[in-house]
Amino acid sequence: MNKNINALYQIAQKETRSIIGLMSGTSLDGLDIALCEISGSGQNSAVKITEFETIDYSEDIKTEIRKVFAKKEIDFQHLVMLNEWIGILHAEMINDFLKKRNIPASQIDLIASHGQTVLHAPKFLHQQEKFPNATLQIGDGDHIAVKTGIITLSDFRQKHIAAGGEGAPLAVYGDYFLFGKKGENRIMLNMGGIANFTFLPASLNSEETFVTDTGTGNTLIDLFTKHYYPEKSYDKDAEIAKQGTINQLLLNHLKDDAFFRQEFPKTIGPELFSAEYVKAALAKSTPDTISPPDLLATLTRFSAETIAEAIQYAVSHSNSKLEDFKIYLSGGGTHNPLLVQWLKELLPCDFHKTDELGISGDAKEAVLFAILANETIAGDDFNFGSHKGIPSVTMGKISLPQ
Ligand SMILES: Nc1ncnc2c1ncn2[C@@H]1O[C@H](COP(=O)(O)OP(=O)(O)OP(=O)(O)O)[C@@H](O)[C@H]1O
Ligand SMILES: CC(=O)N[C@H]1[C@@H]2OC[C@@H](O2)[C@@H](O)[C@@H]1O[C@H](C)C(=O)O
Repeated sequence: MNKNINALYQIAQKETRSIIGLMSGTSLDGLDIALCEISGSGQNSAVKITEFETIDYSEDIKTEIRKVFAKKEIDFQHLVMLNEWIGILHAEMINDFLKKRNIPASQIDLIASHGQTVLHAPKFLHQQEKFPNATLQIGDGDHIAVKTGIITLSDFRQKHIAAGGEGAPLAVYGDYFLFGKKGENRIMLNMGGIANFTFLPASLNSEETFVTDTGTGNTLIDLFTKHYYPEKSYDKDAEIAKQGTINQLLLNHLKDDAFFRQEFPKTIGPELFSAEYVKAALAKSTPDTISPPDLLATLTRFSAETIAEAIQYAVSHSNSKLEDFKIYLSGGGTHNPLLVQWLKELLPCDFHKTDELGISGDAKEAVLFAILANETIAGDDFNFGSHKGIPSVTMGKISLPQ
């Protein structure tokens, strides 16, 4: 037997697996690295995060990714080179992460790498009948496996599409396994560049469970903060938005898009929620100019209202009312006090953070990929029924170090 296959066979039978989960999201802020000890699988999974770090992307990395990020037309050679380069950089970041902590690579069973999303084009966005839902994450897993010497699973989203999904959101698998609680209606709301939530009904009926993106989370806030204040990469603690006033007319135009009228589940990215999207809404408004603080207040409100309305809609189709739901927040948007304050005003739910459930909100998405890898290597069959958007498949391609 090939020794790597034998190693995988042994890993699958261990009681506890050490898995490094990696996530670099649409905010392009850096690589989240979560070292997890995972025992069991499926609904019997238990996770302990033993180490976590976000390694910031340098300006050079951000600039190179932005050349292709969410763009329709790009330099193709640049994308091909980037695919290799990001894989190498992520591998080096893991090696540094382990070295800093004196953890030998031999102690790690698996790496689960999301890669860097460069384009997400569900059918709703590309509107080309003969083409399927499409998404692309770069940073090839082979580089990570060879450079770290650790078996690596990567490129999780393609199988999801192959089995009928849009390639996202994958959060539902981790949320259902780790946070589903019988007798408690829970909404796991992640506010990253894009916001999404998993609806976990008290029945824990997998047919009623679903996950959807709601639209922009921090993407537009970040974009226009950088535009008007080049020295800042985001509106820290909503300091700028707090000084502004919501422009109701602009807000109405921002909310007037077919995406918000689409049924759940749906996914989206910065391909739609771009500078052009905001400029088009502004052009329809009078006056068609706005001060930066007013724009940031309006964009923050746009995120808050579209998240709240998606949750109100989901709950209105259940047997329960908003007051019966606990909302668990995660993702960078949790640190935006204005966004959270408005959500609390709009939704009479009971607000918490995933940290209270033992998983830090900043690490949650990296942990998700560790959970998905754990399922692929050691999980039993699981069944989300026939529910659209949650295919019952394992995900991730396996790269062997030798
Ligand atoms: N103190 C803060 N005040 C306001 N916003 C903050 C603060 N801290 C983080 N953020 C926001 O969180 C963002 C990073 O969020 P996160 O790391 O969850 O995004 P991501 O993982 O890249 O996104 P996605 O989940 O869409 O892939 C920052 O770009 C910023 O907008
Ligand atoms: C294509 C892609 O990278 N989508 C991300 C993005 O960031 C948030 C939201 O949009 C979500 O749908 C997804 O990531 C998380 C980890 C998910 O799949 O659940």
